[in-house]
Amino acid sequence: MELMSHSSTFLLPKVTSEDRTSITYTLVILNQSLPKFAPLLWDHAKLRVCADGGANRVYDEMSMLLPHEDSFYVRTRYKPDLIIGDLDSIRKEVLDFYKDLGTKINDESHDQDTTDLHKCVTYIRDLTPNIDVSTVLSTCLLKDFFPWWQICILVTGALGGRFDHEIGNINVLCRFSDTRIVLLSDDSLIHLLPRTHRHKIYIQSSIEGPHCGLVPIGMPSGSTTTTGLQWDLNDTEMRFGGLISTSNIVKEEIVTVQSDSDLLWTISIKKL
Ligand SMILES: Nc1ncnc2c1ncn2[C@@H]1O[C@H](COP(=O)(O)OP(=O)(O)OP(=O)(O)O)[C@@H](O)[C@H]1O
Ligand SMILES: Cc1ncc(C[n+]2csc(CCO)c2C)c(N)n1
Repeated sequence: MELMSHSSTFLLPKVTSEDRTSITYTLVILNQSLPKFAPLLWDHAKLRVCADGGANRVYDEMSMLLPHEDSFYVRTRYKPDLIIGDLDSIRKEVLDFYKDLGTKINDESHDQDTTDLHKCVTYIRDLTPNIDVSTVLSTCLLKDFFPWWQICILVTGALGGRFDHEIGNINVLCRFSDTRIVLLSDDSLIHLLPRTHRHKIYIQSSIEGPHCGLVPIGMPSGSTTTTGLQWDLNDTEMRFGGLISTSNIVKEEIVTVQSDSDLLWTISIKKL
């Protein structure tokens, strides 16, 4: 079984330029307060997408996160590449402002069966050329340490709000389980650990942990085995209504996970 590596290096305030080249992601901004690290994520993203009302948040809140910079300059500098959604939450002045600056607008109001985040992920996946994953991996000697060449989508404002939206956001992880998607809030991050791989999670202890959780999603897990946690699982069964691993604690720099079902991995983000 192939190994999949995970690391939250995108949240590190200072990383070397060499590290940066290995971090390639698209940023999606949802319609909730911007996290304090939004400018950092924005600056290093390859593509910046707002889901409908997420554009209001960039327009209204980015300058508050950059109090030493001129607010009009911040507004024009932090211009989304793309706004996607049913456009029922973005304000007209915000839509017109970004349209005039050249932002591409995708009105998908005809689709009332998928969420704005779902629409964003579909669009981003369709943009990305279909790279032959196995060829790239087999020619990459450092594949264990440079996993971020793969397409990765970081999503801000995904957690800690309306519960139907939160569950809808988690459902997007399951719907697109072959795409690396990380849901973020100021307090925690969540991503999927697909059952098709064994997983090595490099803990960035300066910015994340120690609280963490492993939760089966969609179906029970007959067997999960971990290392690096205070309460490791050893061929353990997990199911909703039975045991799930919440309030666990990271104990080592590397956590490994192997399971017969897709699991959600969640870890706390430290208040700096
Ligand atoms: N309170 C929230 N908690 C978590 N995610 C949210 C929340 N509000 C919005 N989102 C996310 O941001 C996206 C865009 O938000 P927006 O408010 O524009 O959506 P919407 O489809 O108009 O919502 P509504 O269900 O209120 O009509 C949503 O699809 C959802 O993924
Ligand atoms: C069974 C069912 N439940 C809810 C909705 C409503 N809905 C789901 S996603 C979406 C778009 C939000 O921007 C809306 C309105 C539906 N269509 N089907």
